[in-house]
Amino acid sequence: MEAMNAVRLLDDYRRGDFFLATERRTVAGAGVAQELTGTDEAALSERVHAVLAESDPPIAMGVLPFDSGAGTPGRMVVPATAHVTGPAHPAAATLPRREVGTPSRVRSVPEPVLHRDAVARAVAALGERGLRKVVLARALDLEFDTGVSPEAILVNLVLDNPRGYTFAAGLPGARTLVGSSPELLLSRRGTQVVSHPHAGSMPRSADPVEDAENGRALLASRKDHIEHAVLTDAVTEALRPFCRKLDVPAVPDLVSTPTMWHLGTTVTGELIDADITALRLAAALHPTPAICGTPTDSARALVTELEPFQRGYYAGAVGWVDAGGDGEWAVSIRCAEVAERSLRLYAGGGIVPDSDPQAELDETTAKFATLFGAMGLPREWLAEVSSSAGPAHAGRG
Ligand SMILES: C=C(O[C@H]1C=CC=C(C(=O)O)[C@@H]1O)C(=O)O
Repeated sequence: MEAMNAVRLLDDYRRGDFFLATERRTVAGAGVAQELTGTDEAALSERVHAVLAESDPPIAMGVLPFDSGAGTPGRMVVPATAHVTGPAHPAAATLPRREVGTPSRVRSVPEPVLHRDAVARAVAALGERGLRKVVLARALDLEFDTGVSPEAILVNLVLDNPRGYTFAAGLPGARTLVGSSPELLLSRRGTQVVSHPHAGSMPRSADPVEDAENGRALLASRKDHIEHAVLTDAVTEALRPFCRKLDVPAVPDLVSTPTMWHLGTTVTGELIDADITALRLAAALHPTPAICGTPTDSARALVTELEPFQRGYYAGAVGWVDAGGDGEWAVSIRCAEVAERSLRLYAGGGIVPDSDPQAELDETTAKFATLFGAMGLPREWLAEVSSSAGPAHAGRG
C-alpha cells in the first residue's frame, strides 16, 4: 500500500470510492477489486478475512447497515488501489471550501410534531415493555435542481473537524454515505482494542458563556448520565468475552465536536485471541445503545414501529480491516445518504424515561448542524424546517 499525501487523497476522492479521515490517519480506497456483501455480519467478517489472506492491497473497507435483518446488506470492498497515510490536518486547513449548492426543497421526515409524538410514545413504551433506552431518529430530505456533490461535502466536513471520523463510502444503488461521526465503535491494533461510546448531548453555542454552561449542564444531567451508563454497560458486556483485560472508567468525560457536547467513555481492552478481527468485533458490538437501545431486540422493534423510514446505513458502522485483523470502525452518525439530485440527512437521540419530546426534537435539530454547516446552508433553515408547527413550515421553495 502506497503512502500518499492525505490532502491529495482528499482532493482525489470520487463518489463510489472510500475515504476515512481521523485524528491519527487517512485511509482511502479507489475502484473495486472485490466486493463482498451479506446480511450476516459475523459471516461477512469471516469471508472478508479469508479474501484478505490473498488480496493485494491487503485491506477491505466498507459499511454495515443499522439493521441487516431489514434486508440492507453490509458491503465490504477490497479496492483496486488503497492508501493509508497520516492525518489530513493541519495541511487540510489550507484547502478552499467547496460549493455544494442550494436545495430547492427541504422536508422533515416525519414532520417535527410527529417526531415529538413518537418520542412521547417511546417514553410510554419503555415502561410498558421493560426497555431501559431506545434511540429515535428523524430525517431531512433535501432536493436539488442540479447534481449534488458528495465530494464537496466530504472536503468541507474534513475542513470543519480535525478530530472527527470523517467518511465517504460507496453504497449499493450508486449512492454515497457521507458524514463526520464523533464516535469510535471499535479500533483494533494487535491485541489492543479501544471503543469510545458516546451518549448524552447538548448543543455547542457561538456564545462562549452559554457554550461552557451547556457543557456543565450536560455533566450535571442525571438523565444524560443514565442514557450514557446504559451504553457503556452494553459495550463492556459485548467486549468482555473477547478480552482478558478491560478498562472502563467509572465516569464519562465531557467530549465535543464543533456542533455538539457529548458524554464519552474510552473503553480499552486486551484481546484473548489475536485472530479476532476488527470487523468481527465491530459486528459483535453493533448495534450499541448509542443508536438502538436496551434490550437490543425490543429496542430495534420499537424503532421499526415508530420511525417512518428505513435507516439504511445511518446508525450502522463505517470502517476498514486489514489482512492482519487490525482496523477502525466508526458509528455512522452525523451523516447523509447522497443520491444524484437529492440527499437524506439523519439524526437521532437516546430516549430514557425522563426524556422530554421537545428537547429530543431540538437535539436532533442541533445534530443536523454538522451536515448543514458542511453544505453551507443557513442555520435558520434548520430551525424553520424543525419548527414543531408542522407542515406549513416543513418545506422550502
Ligand atoms: C444517534 C445519534 O447520536 C448518538 C451519539 C451521541 C449522542 C447521542 C445522544 O445523546 O442521544 C446518540 O446516542 C445521532 O447523532 O444520530
